[in-house]
Amino acid sequence: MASSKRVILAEDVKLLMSQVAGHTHDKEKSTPGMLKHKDGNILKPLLKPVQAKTEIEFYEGIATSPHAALLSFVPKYYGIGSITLQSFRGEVLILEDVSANFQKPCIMDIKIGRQTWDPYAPPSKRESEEKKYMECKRDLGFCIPGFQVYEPESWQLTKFDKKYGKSLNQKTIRNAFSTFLNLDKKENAACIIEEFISQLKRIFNIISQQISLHLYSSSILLMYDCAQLGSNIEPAVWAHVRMIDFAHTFTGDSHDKGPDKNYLHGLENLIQVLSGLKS
Ligand SMILES: O=P(O)(O)O[C@@H]1[C@@H](OP(=O)(O)O)[C@H](OP(=O)(O)O)[C@H](O)[C@H](OP(=O)(O)O)[C@H]1OP(=O)(O)O
Ligand SMILES: Nc1ncnc2c1ncn2[C@@H]1O[C@H](COP(=O)(O)OP(=O)(O)O)[C@@H](O)[C@H]1O
Repeated sequence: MASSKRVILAEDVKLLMSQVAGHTHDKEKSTPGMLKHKDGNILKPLLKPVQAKTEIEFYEGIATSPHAALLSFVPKYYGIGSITLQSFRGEVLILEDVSANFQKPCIMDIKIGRQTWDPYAPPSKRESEEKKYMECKRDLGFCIPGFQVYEPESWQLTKFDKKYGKSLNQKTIRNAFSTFLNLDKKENAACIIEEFISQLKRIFNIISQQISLHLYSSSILLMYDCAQLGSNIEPAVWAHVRMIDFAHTFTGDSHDKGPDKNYLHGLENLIQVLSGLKS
């Protein structure tokens, strides 16, 4: 399974301050949220055995898989670590921090797909997932569990959590993107939209050519460096799209064959919503 296992020292890590969604530090369960190692990498705690196995297999297999073309959109993978952190003792995925080069990282987590439970999920999980982000998932095929944005003049940081994401619908989603992109604050903010759309289309094309890759509850991170808004450096350098969270991903023959319609539908709508912001 894992190609390497490194012992991670508790004193070398801290909580990832730029985490915008997903499992956070939970005192009652004694589980940490996403961590940042002093070497710059991200550590993702592996909290559930089946999901851990799925995500490890995805990262370990992608380079030699038929969807290796996605590699440039996926965080680099550096193996598995083991850590004892207060009362948590377990394993972590060691990943590239995909916003590491940004001075003022604006990051939005967008969960793709109308169906966010995997086909083997128990009915209780399916029911709880169906109730969350209902309007966005039903009408758009994606939802926004969280984002953070810097204000370009003051560089004040604001975080929007899943409560805000769950309040959004097809009409108000535009406000969320407008806030995230600082559209009413910086005239040239719209140039990032083109960059995001172009990268999303590349992901769309790769996934539409796949028949054995199916992603459930996986996210797209839209990211840009607020410190570069207004600069004349090309947006490709400071606006990136990345794919994360492969805990419910199917890559082999164990699942239906055919393109991942659930994921592609969400991506298509995301591209459409972003395109609508340009007008
Ligand atoms: O672990 P929890 O209780 O925070 O639940 C997670 C959800 O948080 P919420 O219920 O909205 O507070 C979380 O929901 P969000 O999308 O973050 O709102 C996910 O559904 C997560 O499922 P998975 O890891 O994608 O399978 C959920 O994880 P599990 O259902 O796998 O536990
Ligand atoms: N490789 C990464 N680089 C930077 N930030 C990341 C990376 N992976 C995850 N994150 C941050 O952590 C959050 C949760 O990640 P995710 O893998 O979805 O965890 P979970 O399985 O708990 O939902 C993301 O919304 C993002 O803010």
